[in-house]
Amino acid sequence: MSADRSASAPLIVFDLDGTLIDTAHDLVDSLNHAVVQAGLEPVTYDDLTFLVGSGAKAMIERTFALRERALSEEELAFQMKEFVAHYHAHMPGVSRPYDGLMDALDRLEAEGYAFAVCTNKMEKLAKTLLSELKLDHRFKAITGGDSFDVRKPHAEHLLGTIRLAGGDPVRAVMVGDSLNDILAARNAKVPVIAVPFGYSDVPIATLDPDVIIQGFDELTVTLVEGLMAG
Ligand SMILES: O=C(O)COP(=O)(O)O
Ligand SMILES: [Mg+2]
Repeated sequence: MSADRSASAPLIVFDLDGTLIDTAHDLVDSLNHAVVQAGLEPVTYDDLTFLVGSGAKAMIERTFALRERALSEEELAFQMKEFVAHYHAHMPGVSRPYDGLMDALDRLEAEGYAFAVCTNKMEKLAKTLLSELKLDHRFKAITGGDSFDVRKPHAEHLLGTIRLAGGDPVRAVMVGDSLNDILAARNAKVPVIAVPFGYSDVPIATLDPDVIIQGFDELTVTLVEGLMAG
């Protein structure tokens, strides 16, 4: 590891859905549990890349828009309650960490790295899922779309997560799978690594991340050190 230039450990901040954990099947399941109660046709995995990324409320709103159905405030409140209760009750479902993640965390931790999660999922859902998967203790901070007044793509969601984790933005990188992650990092002036296996509705290269890794075996100290500003 290179010489310490700051008191804080270097920090890698991960997005959750589509980056750390493959949650697609369970998200689709719980979303459909809710929306079929309003008579909507169930969504499929292929729809998910359009629906996910800005939290549960946006996912429900986008599903109704996709089906060209109006959504009242009252129905939205009901849909949220049904989705969240179903999703929470069935955790971890079939959601699992992507290949190579555990090895990468072990390797980087041994080199003095710390980790955090910055997701637009509700904080409670993110924490429960990571705890069910016995991963929560690996992260110095886990923040969700409702943890601050703003959420990704706003810089403050990422910067607030870095602060909570005891990190320093000049010794931090973001790892994500979609537009909101790349924009949040850009807005916070933090380098960003993208993964192509998540839920972006456009090819990740078109979003111009600093680096694309094909898998977590490519998330190395050399790569991260080369990207960090400080
Ligand atoms: O749940 C969502 O809509 C997005 O979650 P993510 O920020 O972890 O990708
Ligand atoms: Mg994501």
